[in-house]
This record gives sequence, structure tokens and C-alpha cells, in this order.
Amino acid sequence: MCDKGSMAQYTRVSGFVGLITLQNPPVNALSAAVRQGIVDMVERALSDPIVKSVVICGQNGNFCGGADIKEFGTNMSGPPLVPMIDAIEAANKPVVAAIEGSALGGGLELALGCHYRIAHSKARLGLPEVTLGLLPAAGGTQRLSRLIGVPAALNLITTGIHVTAAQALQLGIVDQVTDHNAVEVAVTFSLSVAGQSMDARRISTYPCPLPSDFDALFEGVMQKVRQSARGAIAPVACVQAVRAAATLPYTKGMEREQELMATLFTSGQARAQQYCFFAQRAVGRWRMPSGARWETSKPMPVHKAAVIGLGTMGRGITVALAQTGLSVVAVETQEKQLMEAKQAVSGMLERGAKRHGVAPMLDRISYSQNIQAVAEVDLVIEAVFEDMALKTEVFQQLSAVCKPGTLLCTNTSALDVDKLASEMPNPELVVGMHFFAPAHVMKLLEVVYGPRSSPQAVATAMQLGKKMGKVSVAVGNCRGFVGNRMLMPYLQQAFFLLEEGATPELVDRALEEFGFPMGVFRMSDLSGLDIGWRVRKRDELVEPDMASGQSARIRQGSRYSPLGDLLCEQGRFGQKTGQGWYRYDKPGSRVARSDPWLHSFLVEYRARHGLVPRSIDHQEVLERCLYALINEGFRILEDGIAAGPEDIDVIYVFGYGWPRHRGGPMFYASMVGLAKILERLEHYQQAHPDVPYLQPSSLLRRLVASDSPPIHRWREVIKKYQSQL
Ligand SMILES: CC/C=C\C/C=C/C(=O)SCCNC(=O)CCNC(=O)[C@H](O)C(C)(C)COP(=O)(O)OP(=O)(O)OC[C@H]1O[C@@H](n2cnc3c(N)ncnc32)[C@H](O)[C@@H]1OP(=O)(O)O
Repeated sequence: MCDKGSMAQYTRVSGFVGLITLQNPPVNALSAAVRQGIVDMVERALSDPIVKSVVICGQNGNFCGGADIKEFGTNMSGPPLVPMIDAIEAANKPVVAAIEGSALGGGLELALGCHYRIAHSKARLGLPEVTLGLLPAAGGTQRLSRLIGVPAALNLITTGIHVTAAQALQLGIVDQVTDHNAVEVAVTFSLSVAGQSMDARRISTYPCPLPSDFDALFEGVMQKVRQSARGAIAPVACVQAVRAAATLPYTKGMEREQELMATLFTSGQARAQQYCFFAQRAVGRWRMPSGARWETSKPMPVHKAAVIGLGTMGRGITVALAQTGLSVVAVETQEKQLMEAKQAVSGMLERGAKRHGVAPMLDRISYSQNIQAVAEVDLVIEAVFEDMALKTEVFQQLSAVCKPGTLLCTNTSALDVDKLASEMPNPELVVGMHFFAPAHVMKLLEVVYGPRSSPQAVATAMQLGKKMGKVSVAVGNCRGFVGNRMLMPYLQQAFFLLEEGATPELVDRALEEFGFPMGVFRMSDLSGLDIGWRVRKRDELVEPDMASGQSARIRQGSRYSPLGDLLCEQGRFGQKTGQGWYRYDKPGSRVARSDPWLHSFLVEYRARHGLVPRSIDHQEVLERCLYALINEGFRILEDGIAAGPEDIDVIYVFGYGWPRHRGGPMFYASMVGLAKILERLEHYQQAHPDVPYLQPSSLLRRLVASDSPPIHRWREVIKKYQSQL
């Protein structure tokens, strides 16, 4: 007996069991139609005298990915989740959740309303609402706290982590884990408990186990959450909701959960985080200006890969490749460096394996000092020193050694990928794979294509990035690609602000209060001031052109601040030398302390250049640094280097610490209002006419002239703009 009409299919199985199957591919999200289906089918099962028990499962081996995120922000119709789940819990016949695939968010909340939960061993469970700027408001905060206790519930709900079935069993979230067909196991089990009272299985009736150090626990968690959330409101609301579970009766706790959710639901932060969710998925659907795109470009199979150069980046890339299960040939010509790298890579793999409870992939890697060892690999990632001549030489050797068709990737962060490709006999096989340090940890990968890169090469690098657990974004080739190119105006404005009267502390505080984990100066100290210095030297910016009679603060016709160069000349390279924009207790220390030397240096510098310091507030810091960065983002879109604003936003959220609850720079611009961004850029450009980065981009002007359409419609304007160029 079967009813296939709705988005929750009803079947009677084993004679007496009502089986309700959620049907909303790909993740069986709880859309209005699915909720209606569940309500109807539960009612039907409970009113059918033949049915003794009920099992709820999801189609295609996937229980439920939670509420339908696409419905948020629309006029939500259909039955609400809370009464639907309450009705399941109140049922007088046993209801068993058969969890395969994912039970996330509203999906897990639905399962918590059931009387029993049986999970397949490969299932994953969690309440990730916090990552969407929300909280689990279908009773999740109230039921989970009662079921597994406050500390464990706080951990799951404030971080949004997914746990494995085995972990869920240990925590007490599920009652049984099986390697067999979870639906069949659940059906058999449901019959074994048919006829029994379910009173003891209704989680909402459980008392919430209170930890002895209750106040200290909440205080500690709240402090931790506030520190790591950097202004995000959802994690704080999650703690408040769990506290309500611990201190209030269930119905009152539910009222508090709803109240907190109401504030989050309509917040700009929730919009930003939900935008990020979809943007992260949208970047996988890449397209190149040539028209080549993800659906029509088939990746090449990659079984064996090589890494050339085992410095910091090469080591991280080797680890990341080995962790995906690939065979890796790691090449380093310097013997000492090779020995050190072997040790470091083994350590990283062992630590990673321990953390994830898996075997370290040490035997996946073979080391060599000889580039000939890469002859049989399918793909090479070059990670040698950032020098064009050296990279060209390595690539030429690779072309001679590798089997035909091997993909040649460079991990350059700044050099011209197309120029490198043009030196090769097969330029179509060359792409950039720009990893971020540490490469085995950081989620972002920029896949850089030039005009000669083949769609297949891009598809292969994108797919490999995905396998490595990266968020891969395909971008065009230009100076700094997307991320570093946008960083240039941001850094430049920060330097100018120091010249005009700000301190590194003031600038960093403004940016950290905005939500960055580190302000620009603390970040520069961490990465090393010498890196930018080397680039500026290569660009011949460091030496003033006295012959031209121009000021020491003008280079190549534009305003320039030599502050960073002057610090480097003093050997102040940041944390590694114990001094940079801040001072550190010793080289390598991480705690940045205010440095009186630096403050006097700034005073002298301003006096020497006739600069009269003025008071600068946080608003000016944010507008100058962030709007200049955003302006460059518009230029990148104009140039077709990024396909859409989502690509830029994903790069900034996953690679540059842009706070997720602000959605990325381009989303932030859309929230601030494009007309306001334009007006402020024009204002600052008038005040600083010698700064080209403050000149508003034509695309920004065009968007404002087109009534500032919402961000999802920018691509149409960009397309029109580009077709008119
Ligand atoms: C009124 C509210 C009351 C109560 C609170 C309840 C709130 C919630 O439940 S909020 C939702 C909580 N759930 C999640 O956050 C889970 C989100 N999804 C995922 O983490 C993953 O999609 C997955 C682990 C479930 C599957 O991963 P994977 O197999 O890698 O697939 P994709 O991520 O690429 O997703 C495929 C496809 O499905 C879309 N999608 C996924 N989840 C949802 C969802 N909950 N609602 C709507 N759409 C969803 C996803 O966007 C992909 O489609 P596109 O490529 O077109 O974007």
C-alpha cells in the first residue's frame, strides 16, 4: 500500500508499519510541501488501526538536510515545524527515525521529536543553524540539552559541527547505529516496541541535567563565544537558548527559543550567512570568459601528483594531497631542506590523523631530490621560491620529464601565470593553484586560468581542490589574482592613515571590531613585512625617484607611503624578528604589544614630511580601507577576472578572514548601499586626488545608475557593461 502523491511518501511495510519517506531531492529539505506531507502522513499512520508503529526516513539514503534555506526571507507558508514535531512526539504509537546520510538542523530536530533514532554508521548529524546566522528553533536547543546535557549541547549548537553516527551514539543522540539498511532495521525495531507506552521516550518531558558548575560553565562559554564570534549574534543567542533549556520548564524554554529566533531570523547577519552558504556552492559552477564552463568541461583523472619545492607551502600542499588519498611524489633538490620537510610533513600527517581518528597517510608520499621522479604523475604543483626565472626553469624541466598530458600547476601568489604558460610547449596544460598558508588547513584555493589554459585543465584543478576539501574559485590571471589584488588598496589606505595621524592600534581595533580576526598591521606582522618589501623592490617602488624632483611620498606618479620600507630597512620584519608594527617579547612570539619606538618614529616621520596629524575615527578607517578594497572588487568584476560577486566574497570569507556574518566585501557593499559607497569614494578621492585606487570604478557607477540592483542581479549589469566595452 503506497501513496506517492505528496513530498512525503506513505507506504505500509511489514504489514503493520507506516513508513513515511521524505522526498525532496537533493537533501530532502523541509519545504512547505514536505512539512505538509509529513503532517498528513503522520495523521494517516496514527489513525490507521492496522498500523502499530511508524518509521520516518528520507529518499535516496539521505534523511534530511533541515529547513529549506531557500524559503527563508520569503513569505513562509505551510505548517510550521514546531507543532509538527510536537505532534510526532505526542503520538501514541512508536515513531522511529531511520537516519541515513545527513540529519541536520530541522532534520535532526525532527528526529529528536521521534521516540527512537537509528542511524547508519556513515550518517552525520548536527545543528548547523548557527552557521546560517540562526539557532535550532524547532525545539533543538530545548530537546538536545535535555537529551545529552548542557555542555555537549552547547558545543554542538554554538559551533554547528556535524558529528558521526558513532559520536552521536556516544553522546546519546541516537539509540542504535547499524551498518545494515537503517530503514529495515528501524522497521523491525519499531515492531519490537509496538504497543509499549512511549511516555518515557518524549524528550520534552525530560528534566534538563544541570551541571554542578552551572554559572561558571555558561559564563565561560559565553565569553569564549563572544571572543570567537567577533560580533556575530547567533552564537550568543544559541548560548542564551540553551541556558533557557537549563533553567525553564520546556514550554517556557520554547517561548524563549522562539523569541531569540525572531530577532535572528530577520537580521542582516542571517541574510549574510545564508548568502555565503549559497555563494560557496555557486562558485563550483564556474565559467570562463571564453564560454567554457563547469558542466561541459570534463576533468582529467588524477591518481598520482607531485609537489616541487618543499618550503612551507610545498609541505602543506603535500600533506593536503596525501590526505585525499593520492600518491604524492615530493621533490626538493636541497638535501637539508628535504630532510627537514620529511620530518615536518610526517608530523603534520600524524597530528591530523590523530585529530580525525584515522591512519596517517605517510606511505602515500615518496620523496626525491631528482625531478625525474615525477615522470609518471598526472599533475604537478610547483611551489618553489617566488621568482619568475626559477619557476620558468622548473616548468621547462617538467615539460621535458613529465608524460604527455600532465597538468602543470604553479602555486604562485603573484606572478603572471600566462607568461609562465607562454614559455611552455603546452600552455593549455598550465594553470595556477594558489593555496593559502598553511595549505593543509586553509580552505581557500584560487584556480587561476590564463587565456591559453584549457577548460579541462581548469576542471581538473577545480575538482582536485574539491577532493582536497578546499573551496575552489576559478579566477582570471592578473596581478595578485583576486584576493591579493584587492588587498593592495586596503594596505595602502592603512599606511596613509598612519601618515595622517592614526596608529597601528587604532586601525587594527577598528578592523577587529568590524569582525576581522586580526587588523591589517597585526596581520602584516604575522605574515612578515619583508614579503611586501620584496615585491615593492621588484616593482621599483622602494627607491624614490629624486631625479624627477618628486616628493619622497610620490612614486610612479601616485601617492606612496614608504613607511613599510623604512621599517624593513631597520630589520623590523614583524613577529619573526620580534619587531614590526608592534613589538614582541622575543622573535617568534605572538603577543603584539604597543611599541613606543614605533609611535615616536611615526611622529618624527610626519614632522620630516610636513604632515600635520589629525584625529581619525573608526568610521574613517573602515570607509577608507574597506571601500578602497571593495572598489577594486568592482574593477575585478569589470575586467572579468572574477565571474561574479559571489566568487570575490567566497575568496574573502575563506581566505582573508572577512567576517562571514558580513557576507563578504561585495555583499557588504550591497548592504551598505552602492550609492553610499560611491559617494564616500568620491569624497575621499577629492581629498586624495593622487590616489588612483580611490577613483570609483565605472562598474560601480553603472550599478548605481541602474538603481543599485540586488546582488543576485549584478551579473546581468556586468554582462551588459562588458558587451559595451
Ligand atoms: C523556520 C526555521 C525553524 C527552525 C530551525 C531550522 C533551521 C534549519 O534547519 S536551517 C538548515 C540547517 N541545515 C543545514 O545547514 C544543512 C545545509 N546543507 C548542507 O550542509 C549540505 O548541503 C549537506 C551536508 C546536507 C549535503 O552536502 P553535499 O552533498 O555536499 O551537497 P551540497 O551542499 O552541494 O547541496 C546540494 C544542493 O542542495 C542545496 N541544499 C542543501 N541543503 C539545503 C537546505 N537545507 N535548504 C535548501 N537547499 C539546500 C544546496 O544549496 C545545493 O544546491 P545548489 O548547488 O543549487 O546550491
